[in-house]
Amino acid sequence: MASPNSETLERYKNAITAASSVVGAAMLLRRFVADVLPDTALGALLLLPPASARRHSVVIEEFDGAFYNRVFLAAKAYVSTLLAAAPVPLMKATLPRGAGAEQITLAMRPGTAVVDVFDGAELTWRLSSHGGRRRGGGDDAREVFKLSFDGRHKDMVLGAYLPAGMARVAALSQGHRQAKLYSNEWGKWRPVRLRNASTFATLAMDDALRQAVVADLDRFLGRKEYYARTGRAWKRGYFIHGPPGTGKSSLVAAISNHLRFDVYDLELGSVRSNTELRKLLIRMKNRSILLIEDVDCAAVAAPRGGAAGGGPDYGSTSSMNRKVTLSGLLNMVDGLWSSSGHERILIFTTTHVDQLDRALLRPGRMDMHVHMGYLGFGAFRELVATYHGAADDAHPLFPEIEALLREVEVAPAEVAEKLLVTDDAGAAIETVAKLLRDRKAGTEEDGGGHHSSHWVRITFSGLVHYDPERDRLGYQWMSQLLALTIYAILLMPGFLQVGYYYFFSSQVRRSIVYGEQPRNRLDLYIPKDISRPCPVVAFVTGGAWIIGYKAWGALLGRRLAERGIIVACIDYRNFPQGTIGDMVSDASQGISYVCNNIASYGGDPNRIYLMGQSAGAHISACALMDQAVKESSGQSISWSVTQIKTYFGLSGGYNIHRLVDHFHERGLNRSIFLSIMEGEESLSRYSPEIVVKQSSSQIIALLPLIVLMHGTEDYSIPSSASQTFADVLQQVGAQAKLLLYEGKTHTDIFLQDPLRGGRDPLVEDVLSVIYVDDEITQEKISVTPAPRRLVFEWQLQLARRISPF
Ligand SMILES: Nc1ncnc2c1ncn2[C@@H]1O[C@H](COP(=O)(O)OP(=O)(O)OP(=O)(O)O)[C@@H](O)[C@H]1O
Repeated sequence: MASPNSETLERYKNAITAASSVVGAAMLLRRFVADVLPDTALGALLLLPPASARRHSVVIEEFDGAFYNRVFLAAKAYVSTLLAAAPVPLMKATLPRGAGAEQITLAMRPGTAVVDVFDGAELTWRLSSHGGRRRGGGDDAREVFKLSFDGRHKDMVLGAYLPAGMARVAALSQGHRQAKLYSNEWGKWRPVRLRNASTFATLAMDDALRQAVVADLDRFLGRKEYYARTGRAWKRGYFIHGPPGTGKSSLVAAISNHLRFDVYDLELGSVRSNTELRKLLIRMKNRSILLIEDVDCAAVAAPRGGAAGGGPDYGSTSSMNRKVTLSGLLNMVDGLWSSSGHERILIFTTTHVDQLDRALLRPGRMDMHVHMGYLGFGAFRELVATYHGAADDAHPLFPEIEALLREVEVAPAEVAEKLLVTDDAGAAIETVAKLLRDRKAGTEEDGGGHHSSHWVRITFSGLVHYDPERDRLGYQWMSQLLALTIYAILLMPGFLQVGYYYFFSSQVRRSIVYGEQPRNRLDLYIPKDISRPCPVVAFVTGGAWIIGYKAWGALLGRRLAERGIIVACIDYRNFPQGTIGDMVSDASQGISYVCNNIASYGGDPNRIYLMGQSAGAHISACALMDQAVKESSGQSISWSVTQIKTYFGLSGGYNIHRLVDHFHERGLNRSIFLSIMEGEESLSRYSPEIVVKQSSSQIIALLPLIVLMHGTEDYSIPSSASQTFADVLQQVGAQAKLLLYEGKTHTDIFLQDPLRGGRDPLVEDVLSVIYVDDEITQEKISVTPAPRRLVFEWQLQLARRISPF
């Protein structure tokens, strides 16, 4: 007999078996129905509404695992665009951090819904919230969007509605986003307010070139897969070159505005070390542009043993002898960007392709080279259209302008300036035609003074322009002015004695007129004994091209006159009265006066030496090279380079390209310095080092012995400037000698040493050159009592420390 327990078990088994049979049968039936009967027939059989007519939903959760669900974010952004016009009773308003009030966005509250209509279909977005505040603090609330719609529209929703919504959100976010401009300051990226609104539509350039650049940019953006597959850094390099004012910076802005990429404008001169550079590069966001303008002038300090090569480093003292080339920078960029970051663009711009490290121009280094040239007629028409609306094809001046543009070189910036002058298109076009005619005839409004006034204008407009460094430079100027005042007070006893000599000594002949310009004057320091014709030094004083004055040569004039040498201190126009061209022309005229008239003052016209200090060394070297070029080409000249026995350059700079950043760092604003030098395009012309490199052997053969003298602790113009110039001179076969004064600063060799009295190394070296063949005079000088001290040692020491030079 079965026990009650076994009965129960039996009943349980039977139930399970029956249930399994029912389930199995149901499954079989389902399978059969599904296989044999179509969906609609089944629905009809069961009296259900057709599947397509039922409500379907897509659930979009806020998080996908630990990460934000990008579809949710897009949905949220999309829904917010529906809210303003929707009858939703409760909404919340949000403002993205740092955005302006115009960017207030509306958002749904959980538990509310909004209806959208697309292609005649109604779609409901409902927001709900799950989870909430956790006990131990924190919040795990998660929001969910449910998009529901009639099942008949399923294909349309998935195939058209959702993609269109996503695209709209992407377009909106791009549209809202203002590309930012950053510049580096003290090792950090700082946003800059100044923005260039240029776009490819407003940029006048060759149409084929414009299309090529845009296509290249778009291809770059769409090649994520390609870069990932090939393992290359997702970056692209553009090298933009062309004369000033042709739109290089505007092209960068157009690229940035096209891609909506931020621009990081890297000022290499302000980068203090390789580590700082690396940090700056790492801190750039994705989808951004690294811009290095004027790469021909760029130099940056790097740690000892860092990337090698490159031009001399004119950075701070602590960075002496530390260099990184642009190729080094490129290597760093390659290394960092291939391991982190993507969608990065690197842009170099320059006006001087010839000044560049060849390695940079090697194919493959920069992906695309873009030349921005002078204005052509097509681009001119575009400019007219930009500034005055669609251009009238039949404007009567167009044929003439088209012909003129084929003959004269004019930068788009110049024409843009003219077009802006008036709202009257006809009058503006007439102004442009006049500019072109004048240029062709060589009779532009400001004639010879064109450069000066043009650059002065730019300088003053540059001064009122927003400049993120202005505060720092302003502070630097103030502190340097204070230092200069204290420096002058400390050395005042010496200056007063020299001043007394200058004004009251019968050995000084002041302000002899040598030309027609206002500052065409020179002072003569004449030795007591002129019974025999004396050697002559034509001296051009320093003063940063701004504060040069002939009297600054009084101490040197006195010292040399005491040793039998006539010194002629040549004054010249300073900035802004004149620019470098005027200064060089004045100096040359002064030298000419000396060469042609010095015999009447007791000088020996066969023993003329040229000397310049600091800016004066630069100006006189330019005058010398200019004259040599003229002389070798057979032009008529008023003095001959061969009349100069030796050129002495004291603490000078001879490659201006390398000094722009250095001076800017030391407080001589770049725009002012460029104005003094008549703009970037003139830097090579006024860099004797470059002129020498480009000179023929006939020109070099004309040059006298060149003696370059420099203190090794000169921070105003580092001694490497003389060193490099000496090297270049020697390489081209000129006679050059470099004399370095260990531990001496910019003013030590010229001011403090002579004020100290006793032996003066610089004067001794000059004398040894001038009297090299004159043993009797050398003998005489050796027994002449050394000059007496003019200032106490403590004052000199203190002045040296405080010196702003
Ligand atoms: N190709 C151009 N199309 C339209 N405007 C231009 C063009 N080139 C210059 N401009 C106008 O001239 C101004 C100065 O041009 P931009 O600074 O871009 O020239 P640049 O070549 O970078 O000059 P620089 O070498 O002196 O820095 C621009 O703000 C713009 O108004």
